[in-house]
Amino acid sequence: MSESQTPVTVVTIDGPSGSGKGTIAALLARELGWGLLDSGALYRLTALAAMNHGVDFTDESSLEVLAGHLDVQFLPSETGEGLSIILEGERVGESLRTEDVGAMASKVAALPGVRAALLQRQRDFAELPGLVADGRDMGTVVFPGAALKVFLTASAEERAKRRYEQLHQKGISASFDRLLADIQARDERDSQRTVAPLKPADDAIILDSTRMSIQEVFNKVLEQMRLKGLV
Ligand SMILES: Nc1ncnc2c1ncn2[C@@H]1O[C@H](COP(=O)(O)OP(=O)(O)OP(=O)(O)O)[C@@H](O)[C@H]1O
Ligand SMILES: Nc1ccn([C@H]2C[C@H](O)[C@@H](COP(=O)(O)O)O2)c(=O)n1
Repeated sequence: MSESQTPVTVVTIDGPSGSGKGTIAALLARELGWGLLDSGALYRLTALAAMNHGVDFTDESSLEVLAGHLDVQFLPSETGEGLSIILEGERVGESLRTEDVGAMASKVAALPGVRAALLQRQRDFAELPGLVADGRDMGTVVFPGAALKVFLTASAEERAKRRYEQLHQKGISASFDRLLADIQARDERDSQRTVAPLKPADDAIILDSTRMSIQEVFNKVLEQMRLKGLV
């Protein structure tokens, strides 16, 4: 399946779990007034739908059908912050963002049939005036012709620390060691799978944010956009 030929400028931000992709993608989309694709949400929703329908995570053909017919809507939230996600008529809350759902998403995402079923749906997000897309294979598979590709990374320890603080701020207690082990397991599964593994595109710029603030990363990406004449 080929990438859409629409003249839409796409910026991709790929990287491992907790590297800050979602944060930077959302800030950038808001700054530019562009659309936003959180591709991980589609894999997470597929995993949730599989649980709701009692589909086994090894049953690739049923998961492929489920992913291909995912009944999901992304609507502006009532507060104006972020999006409300409606899966099969029910609003999906913070449960979508848990490490457990992330781990399940990582398992279904390793199945080629599921990835193929979600490919066009992701490409359909490319609409004028532009799109910021974050995930694992945005620059390598989904939008190989993207105008700017960023691979955002950070050490596993720093990413576990960020996740720990994120949960702490929400009043959720967690074990740092468990979070670190979960992140390492997810890195391993996402980068070792045979189809669309987590890796930088050949033409991606690599940003290690271990010692960078959110603002510094954001400025760096905008600077790259300026250098390419995209803003
Ligand atoms: N450069 C940074 N410095 C400090 N904290 C950061 C930085 N970037 C992101 N964070 C924080 O780290 C946490 C994880 O960020 P975020 O959810 O954007 O990561 P992600 O790569 O999208 O993760 P996932 O793939 O699991 O969804 C958030 O609390 C975010 O505020
Ligand atoms: N383009 C993508 C996006 C996500 N996945 C898989 C792998 C992740 O572990 C899982 C959850 O993603 P997150 O919400 O944490 O970004 O979904 C993928 O394979 N490809």
